[in-house]
Amino acid sequence: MIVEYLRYRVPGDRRAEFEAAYARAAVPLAAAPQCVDYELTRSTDEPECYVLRIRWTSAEDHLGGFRGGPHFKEFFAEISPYVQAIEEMRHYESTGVQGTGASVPTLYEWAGGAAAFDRLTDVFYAKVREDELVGPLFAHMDPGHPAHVALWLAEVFGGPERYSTEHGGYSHMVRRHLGRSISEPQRRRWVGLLLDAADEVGLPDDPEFRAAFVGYLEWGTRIALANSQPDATPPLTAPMPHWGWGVAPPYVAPAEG
Ligand code: HEM
Repeated sequence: MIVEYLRYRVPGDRRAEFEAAYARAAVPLAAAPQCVDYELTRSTDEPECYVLRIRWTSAEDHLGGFRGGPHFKEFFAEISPYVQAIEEMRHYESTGVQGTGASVPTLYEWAGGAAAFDRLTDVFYAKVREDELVGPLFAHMDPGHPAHVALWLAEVFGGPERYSTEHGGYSHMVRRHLGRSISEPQRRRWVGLLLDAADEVGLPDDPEFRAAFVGYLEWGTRIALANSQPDATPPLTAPMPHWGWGVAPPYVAPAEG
């Protein structure tokens, strides 16, 4: 992935026409498979100044695939009258210094932090132990297991990195599933019991939180099932997954008035 920045300086009498041209150019741009996303912004301090940010799958895809492809002609026809107004046009790569701010709470915070995940896994594994379908898989479970899985879930949902630093991280978790031959009915029951436990301990039940929570459980349990099959040879090291809100962050009603 590469980011292209184009800086324009467009005189006041051409601004409306410039923005309209870009709105039209955005149609072929959005249709190009090399384009990840784009945004045209206008300076609030100097409204003549615009920055267009386009993320491309790669610089080669931009310069070769897009410029040589079927969408470029239509795109360029719209914006070519403004080529003289370009002050900068460069590709940039990430330095790795990046992140998100705290404007949206993490799923971990929204759920209620470490205590909420501890309550969840305590209740969950009490159910698991009693369950005729999944119980036998956990017959020799370490007494610390519920607390460990609470730390895992907390970390995945944006909490402290304690499973990674104190309990062996991703590779330990993967190894614990190897050879367990988890069946699809057992996977489903595991998810069902965890959702029952979530209700019982009062995890937030707003649609956005539950959609994200279930999304992770579906993803994670399907991987656990695949990794547990007798012939599975999953990678034993991989980055810790981090789960966010996806397309539906918590809804905040606009202030009245
Ligand atoms: C999102 C899905 C899942 C997550 C996040 C998860 C997480 C974990 C973690 C972190 C461990 C290691 C705990 C430790 O460090 O002590 C573990 C072990 C284990 N998991 Fe999972 N797991 C998932 C799905 C499943 C499913 C679907 C099953 C079976 C139905 C399962 C069965 C087991 C078993 C049997 C162990 C070993 C228990 C023991 O210590 O004897 N897991 N899991």
